[in-house]
Amino acid sequence: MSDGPSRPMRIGRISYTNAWPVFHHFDASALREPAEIVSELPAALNRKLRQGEIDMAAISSYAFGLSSESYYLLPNLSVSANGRVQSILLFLKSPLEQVINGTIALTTASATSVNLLKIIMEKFYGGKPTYEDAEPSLGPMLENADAALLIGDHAIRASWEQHGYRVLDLGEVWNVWTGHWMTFAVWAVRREAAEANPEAVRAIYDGLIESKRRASENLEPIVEKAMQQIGGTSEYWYNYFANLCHDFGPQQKAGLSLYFRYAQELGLIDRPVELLELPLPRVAENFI
Ligand SMILES: C=C(O[C@@H]1C=C(C(=O)O)C=C[C@H]1O)C(=O)O
Repeated sequence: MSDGPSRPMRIGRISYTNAWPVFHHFDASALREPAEIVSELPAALNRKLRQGEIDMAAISSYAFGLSSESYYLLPNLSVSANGRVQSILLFLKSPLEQVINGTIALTTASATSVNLLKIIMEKFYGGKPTYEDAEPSLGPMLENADAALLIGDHAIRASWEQHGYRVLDLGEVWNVWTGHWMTFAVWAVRREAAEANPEAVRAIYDGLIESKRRASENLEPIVEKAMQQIGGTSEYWYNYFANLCHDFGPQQKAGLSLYFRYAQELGLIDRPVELLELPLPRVAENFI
């Protein structure tokens, strides 16, 4: 038996609803080894995992690409979509022809979608906009910009406003241009944490997979919680979660690899990214 980690494992949880199915039924207090949940917007989790303040987390896929040599991916977990995602939205105040060489306000909560937007604007549309970081709030963002990028629940709430702007769903644009899935978030563990505490990491991983399985069997408690905390109708949320995929199989990997290739071509990432997964010893039941 191991002596356990010297401090509780710290697990980063994306506070947006898109990640709820993987966390809703995950109970850190039920684990044998102590663990703590840190709930934040993606950009904060990206930074905390990079700095070792937390050990494993759901992070922006782009942040995995930046530090892939320090992390393992947790197998078969992601936030992906094959087309429309409904929460990665570009709100256009000006016509698209003007936006592609105009000014775009970017939410500071994101990393994947900010770089996806650059791929779309520069590689697909042949533009070269100016980008400005901004707090995720539609009205102020559009005061001095031609368009504004929002993600997660900020995008969902803004999509419900009577704003009158044309809206591009970046999951859909990516899919139309490439035919591929897009993976916005992945689950990663710092390699040193995986090597120091393999049993604790495995137990947490199993708990996350079990949460995903239970959520896929019955979305109702998650939909109820989303209606209470964010608003909207049950139809909206069932449809939202139906468009999201939390697996990370060959199709999602192919889409993400293409994203990293384009990001490298544009100088947004400086080397090829290997999607290296946490090695999981086969469990005994497989051999019975
Ligand atoms: C689908 C989404 O995926 C996400 C997008 C992220 C990003 O752009 O960096 C990070 C994590 C996820 O929250 C979303 O936010 O709506």
